[in-house]
Amino acid sequence: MATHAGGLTTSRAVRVHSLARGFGDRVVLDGFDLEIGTGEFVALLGRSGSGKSTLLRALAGLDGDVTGSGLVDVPENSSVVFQDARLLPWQRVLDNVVLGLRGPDAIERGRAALAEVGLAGRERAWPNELSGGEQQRVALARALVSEPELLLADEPFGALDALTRLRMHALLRVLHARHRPTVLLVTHDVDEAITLADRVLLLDSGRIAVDLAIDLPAPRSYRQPQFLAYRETLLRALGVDETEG
Ligand SMILES: Nc1ncnc2c1ncn2[C@@H]1O[C@H](COP(=O)(O)OP(=O)(O)OP(=O)(O)O)[C@@H](O)[C@H]1O
Repeated sequence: MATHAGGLTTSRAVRVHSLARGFGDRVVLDGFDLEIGTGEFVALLGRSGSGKSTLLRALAGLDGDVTGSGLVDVPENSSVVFQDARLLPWQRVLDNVVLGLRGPDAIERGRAALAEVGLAGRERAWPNELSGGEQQRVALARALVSEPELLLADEPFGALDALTRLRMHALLRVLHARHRPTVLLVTHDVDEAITLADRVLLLDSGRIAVDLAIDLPAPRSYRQPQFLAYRETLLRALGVDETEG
């Protein structure tokens, strides 16, 4: 049960304690701890190979054959979205969304979820009749139709063009404000992290090297001086020098 103290949510949606993950001799995570509050929107940055996807898969219970130990406590009702929409090509859009949903109102809920992501009227389309961005909207509708307590997203906008990505940012912010799922978003994009998240984590050498609360009024924009300050902090921690040509 969520408890509130002075306006702060003190309940935890995610608790990871002393997590270890590796592939053969390669240790990716060791003694890793993380807590995420209920309803919090967390972005996870890190260099390529730093272990972001490994962590996300551990939370999603999709570890496969990695070796590991430790405590992973997440809500049972969790959804995952990936960089590719992973729709079933032989199922129409609405059927993709309601797949796995039970109850007499499944179709109705599927239609509502599609309307929320801006795809009302496309229920009977086949996935290959949709653009990449539209397919990713379907993936979001499928993830959110079960009203998950936790949404895990691994580079969900990584394959989209810049304009579509901005539209998806706006959509995800609206959906988060409306449904308040806890979100862990893995991204390479520092601006995406600052635009969307309440809190940005930077994973480096198997530990959280930066844990940055983002306190910016909406609409967030790189025109805000504080936005640029956050960007500089994160880029520096990632070892990127913006003055290099
Ligand atoms: N199936 C696998 N077998 C062996 N090593 C793996 C496997 N999957 C990942 N690794 C290694 O584990 C480390 C972490 O990988 P992971 O995919 O979690 O990183 P990442 O931060 O998500 O990277 P990227 O940003 O490039 O997606 C990397 O060194 C990678 O080479």
